[in-house]
Amino acid sequence: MTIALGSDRTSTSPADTYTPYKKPTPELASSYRPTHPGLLKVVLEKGQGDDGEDTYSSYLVAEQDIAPHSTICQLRNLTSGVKAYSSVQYGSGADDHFELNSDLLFINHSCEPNVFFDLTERPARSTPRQPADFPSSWKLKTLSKGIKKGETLTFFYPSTEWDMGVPFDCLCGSEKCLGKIGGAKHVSSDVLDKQEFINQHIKDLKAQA
Ligand SMILES: C[S@@+](CC[C@H](N)C(=O)[O-])C[C@H]1O[C@@H](n2cnc3c(N)ncnc32)[C@H](O)[C@@H]1O
Repeated sequence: MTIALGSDRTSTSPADTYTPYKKPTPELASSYRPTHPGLLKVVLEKGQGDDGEDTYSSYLVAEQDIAPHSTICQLRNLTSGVKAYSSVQYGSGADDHFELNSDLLFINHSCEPNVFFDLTERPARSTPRQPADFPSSWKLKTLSKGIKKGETLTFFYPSTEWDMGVPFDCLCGSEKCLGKIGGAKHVSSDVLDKQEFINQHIKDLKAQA
C-alpha cells in the first residue's frame, strides 16, 4: 500500500531550539506534517516481513527539481544519540552519532546515491548536546546527478557510518549494489574511493584500519 503525502506547512524551528519529531507511520498519515514542506515529502509504505514484523519501506521524495552539487537544506534540530538504525555518525568516536529529528530520517541507502550529508566541519564541543552545538555548515547536498521532482532521495550509508548497529540486505537495485550494508568498515577502500563523497571521519577510520 502506498500513501503519498502532500505538504502544506511552511514553518521551521530556530536553529538553537529542539522540536520533538514524531516519526509518521501509515496509520498516522492523516496527521503527518512535513518538516521540509514544498521541498521534501515522506511516502509511507506499509509492509510486513515474513515474520510479521513491520518493514522499513517508507522513503523520502523531492517535491521540486534540485540542481546538481547544490544544498538541499541545512541540518537542524539535531540531538546527540546512540548508534541506532535511525542515527547518523559524524565522527570517529564511539559516541559520535546524532538523530536527525526530521523527515530526513526517511532517506534510504543506495549504492548509487543522489545526495550526501556534508559533515566536514568538526563540532566545537567534543560531544554536542544541543541543536546549537552542531555546526551550522552541516548540510544535505545533491551529488552530480541532481534530483528531479518526484525522485527518491538516497545516500550512501557508509559515507557516514563505520560499523552499523543494524546491517541490512540492500534493495537499491543498482547494478553496482554491494549487497549487505553494514558500514564502511565492511567496504573495501577501492569501492569507497569510487563514491563521489565520503566524510572525512570515515576516511580517517579507513586509514587507521
Ligand atoms: C533510517 S531508516 C530509513 C527509512 C526507512 N526506510 C523507514 O521506512 O523507516 C534505515 C532503514 O531503512 C532500511 N533501508 C534503507 N535503505 C535500504 C536499502 N537500500 N535496502 C533495504 N533496506 C533499506 C533499513 O531497514 C535501514 O535500517
